[in-house]
Amino acid sequence: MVQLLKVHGSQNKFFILDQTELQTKLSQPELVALAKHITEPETGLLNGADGLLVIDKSDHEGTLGSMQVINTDGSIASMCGNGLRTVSRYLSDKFNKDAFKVETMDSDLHVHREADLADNVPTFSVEISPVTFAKETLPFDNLGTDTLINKAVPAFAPGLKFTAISVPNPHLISFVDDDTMHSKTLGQLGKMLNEPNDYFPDGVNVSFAKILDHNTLFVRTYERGVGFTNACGTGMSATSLAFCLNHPEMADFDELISVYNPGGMVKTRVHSRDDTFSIDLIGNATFTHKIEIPETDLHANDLDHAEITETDEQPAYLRFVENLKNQTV
Ligand SMILES: N[C@H](CCC[C@H](N)C(=O)O)C(=O)O
Repeated sequence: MVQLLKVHGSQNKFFILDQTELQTKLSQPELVALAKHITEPETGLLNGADGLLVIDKSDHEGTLGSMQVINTDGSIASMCGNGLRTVSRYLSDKFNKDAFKVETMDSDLHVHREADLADNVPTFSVEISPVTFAKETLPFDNLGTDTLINKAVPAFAPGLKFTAISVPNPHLISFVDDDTMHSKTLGQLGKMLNEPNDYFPDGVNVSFAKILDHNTLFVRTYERGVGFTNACGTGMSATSLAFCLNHPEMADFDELISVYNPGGMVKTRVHSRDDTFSIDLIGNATFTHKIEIPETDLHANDLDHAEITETDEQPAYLRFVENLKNQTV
């Protein structure tokens, strides 16, 4: 039997599979097939999820493992901020270390355990980097510019200004008012830019942000390869950087920024050294279910014999969210 986990970061939900626990690792096609199946709301497990996080060993200096991110549509992403917090907790528990690095597609990222955000809400801080604005890194094209920073793009949405940042997965961000936040614009734009289009050939995660107060945001994201999620860690991190750059009177580098989202709240801290940026993403790493499956079934992408055990962490997380509402009222 192999144990998988169902986890979430700010209710951005994932399954975690640790390849080092298998007699025979799943091949890449088996991983992609499993990711597309297990995350399906109807035919998957536990009403599905937003992706599959695959842990494997890493021989890089200072790392305890590697993370691969597979979206619900089977596409591979270079990073996942909410997911990295849950992978970090898994590795921290497994190897009994509280500060280490995790190998990701682009780079090895520093992670460490933080004090719990609330009772029984385990909390981690993860490094989000590298950060670039160059169009080649997203990539984007046909926008008449090499970097898109706080610029109008009528073709996307009249009257809105956009910022494009890769961290290193691609993000398109706009600061909007309440009406726009709750309109169909985000879904329409997210859908348009993740189907074949003239601007983002590899697609893009699209976030709308509302400034609530000094160093305080609400962010909603339409994710590439997934659609709307409760939160997008790299999206909230990239948006925090855009907040500091585009609205310096409302946001401070090197200070904690509270980022509320439909799934709860995380904190970010944006660093600017010389002309390079990085972001600390701090938030919950909740394990909601343990799942036991025969290894042969995993290779066969057969979930029918999964044995599921729920943990006691989701009620604790929901109490944390409830208290947020009381605080921000
Ligand atoms: N959909 C993203 C990957 C997951 C990122 C998100 N879940 C996060 O927490 O950063 C992409 O294709 O770039």
